[in-house]
Amino acid sequence: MDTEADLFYRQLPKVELHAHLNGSVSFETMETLIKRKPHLIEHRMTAILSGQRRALHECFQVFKVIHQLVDSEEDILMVAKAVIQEFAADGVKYLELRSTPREVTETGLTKQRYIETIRQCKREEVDIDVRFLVAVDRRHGPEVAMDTVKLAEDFLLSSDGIVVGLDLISISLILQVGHGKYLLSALEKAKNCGLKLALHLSEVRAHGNVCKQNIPIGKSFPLSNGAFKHHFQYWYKRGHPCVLCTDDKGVFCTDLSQEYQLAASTFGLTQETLWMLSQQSIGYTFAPEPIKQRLEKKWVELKQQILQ
Ligand SMILES: CNc1ncnc2c1ncn2[C@@H]1O[C@H](COP(=O)(O)O)[C@@H](O)[C@H]1O
Ligand SMILES: [Zn+2]
Repeated sequence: MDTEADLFYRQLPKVELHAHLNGSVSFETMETLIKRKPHLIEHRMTAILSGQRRALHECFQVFKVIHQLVDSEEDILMVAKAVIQEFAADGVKYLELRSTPREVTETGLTKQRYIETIRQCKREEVDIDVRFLVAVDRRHGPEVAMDTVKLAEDFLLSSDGIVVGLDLISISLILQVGHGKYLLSALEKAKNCGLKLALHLSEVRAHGNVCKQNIPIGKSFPLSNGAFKHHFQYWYKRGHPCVLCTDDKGVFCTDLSQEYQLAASTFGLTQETLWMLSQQSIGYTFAPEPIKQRLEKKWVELKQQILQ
């Protein structure tokens, strides 16, 4: 059962700006998926999925397994609904989910249906606003990047504001070795059509443009990892806009409440400061202005009830 202190973190209204759909699949959902497709699972895989803390290199193995388990519209609908429900139960009031659209010939899944399925999965009775970022993986090359931008653009125009932007993954290598040119035309197109852009910086530290343009930094790797603790502290101490996020709550066995709790104990933050940290994140969302105002109002109302 939650102690009183735990309860505060769960009740604290939160904004999640960096969650990968497949990395957010919980252990419980994974068990359901495994029951549905037992033929896919070898002994080695169940060990990988055992729900314990993992090193970064192991996480990428886990993604491969999850991708095998989630390969149809039906699966995507199931995991997206569960992930949204879990974030809502954790006190997240606004969620930006991101995912790399995949096509799977055997199940008839197309990239378009992949995005459409996620777009549809929000249920009215859950108190959470969900937006979606279409992820582009640099490793898939320039043509896929351009096709994905086009797809995202179509959805930007037709999804009632649910698809808000583009997420660039595997970006750190580009910044380090300067191989980004071929992606520029895709990015230019995305920017021109009004898609918001999110980048994965990984361990790239103190990047000049991030500082100059005050681009918000999302802490998206669990704070229990020493390297990322250092990273968050670096930006936070400089007064740079910082947002606590989970990245992959399923794969890293965490949730956003736990990340706030860890931030509090690691950096000695008061409840008032944590409240400010979560409220400030509203300003860094890709949501339209009226939604931000609605969230601000909610934070003010809840503060009276939760923070004495
Ligand atoms: C330190 N964390 C990370 N670093 C780099 N890439 C990550 C990541 N966490 C997630 N992904 C990217 O997101 C995919 C899974 O979600 P989707 O299938 O898109 O929903 C992974 O395959 C990887 O490409
Ligand atoms: Zn990420």
